[in-house]
Amino acid sequence: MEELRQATNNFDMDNTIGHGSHGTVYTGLIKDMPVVIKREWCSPQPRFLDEVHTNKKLVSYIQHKNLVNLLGYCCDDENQSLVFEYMVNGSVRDYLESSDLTFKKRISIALDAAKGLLHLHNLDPPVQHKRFTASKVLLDANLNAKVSDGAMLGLLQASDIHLANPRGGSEETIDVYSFGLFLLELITCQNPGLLQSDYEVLQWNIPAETFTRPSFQAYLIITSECLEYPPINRPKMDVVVTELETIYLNVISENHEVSLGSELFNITIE
Ligand SMILES: Nc1ncnc2c1ncn2[C@@H]1O[C@H](COP(=O)(O)OP(=O)(O)OP(=O)(O)O)[C@@H](O)[C@H]1O
Repeated sequence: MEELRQATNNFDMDNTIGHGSHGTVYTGLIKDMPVVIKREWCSPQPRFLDEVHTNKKLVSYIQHKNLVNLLGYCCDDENQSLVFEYMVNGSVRDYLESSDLTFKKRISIALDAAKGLLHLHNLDPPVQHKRFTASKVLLDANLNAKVSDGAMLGLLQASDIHLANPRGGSEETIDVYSFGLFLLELITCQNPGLLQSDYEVLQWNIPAETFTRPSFQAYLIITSECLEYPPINRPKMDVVVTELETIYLNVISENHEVSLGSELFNITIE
């Protein structure tokens, strides 16, 4: 705990980078490495901490390049502090507010996030995220995306501490539905949770020159499949990953054609 106090200047407000429903998020340096410390993520859960402590293998099992990895934990009488890798560009939700991303970059973010969720679903036993949103997808310096809280939830579920299911429905399909909402937010830059009615018209918000109709249509199709009712009709995350990979490859080849076209055009003008 002393190390965390030093890293955050005794949990100084100046070191705060965010607030979640479970507590405050601080940044700090531990052994010269930038980290994020979530304090009071939930009240201390001895079974969870036992699990982390006794089952180091489980911790590495849950790690993945598209999950924000848990680096450490600390618990005192009143608080629980969890240490994570620092994702310098923050959450996709915040990032979308301030930046124009190309369609290709958005697909690559979607693909990274889908792979993070798929890793959780492929664990044995499978782990459901259940609270997946654009604020749970974080971006590193190169805009690679990682799903946050996944490793945490994996450990909680492994230690048999079950979280409430906020949306109802069958567990396997809740993450897929949430992922569909995330895909919608990625192109509209609007938080679907804040829409006033089911019929509110959404407008996408992508630089027009960065996408073509077929790829965009394919994106809308996989989005609507993720949001299907009844839930049993939704695709599994491995299908979503494959679809997004195909769209990504198509976007790369479309970009190539566009640049080839503009080169030919330049030659004609000369
Ligand atoms: N590892 C991290 N690296 C960088 N920023 C982070 C990291 N973890 C969290 N944050 C920032 O802190 C904010 C709060 O995160 P947190 O996960 O506690 O809450 P939330 O996802 O916003 O909401 P809730 O957990 O209440 O549903 C995030 O939106 C993000 O901006």
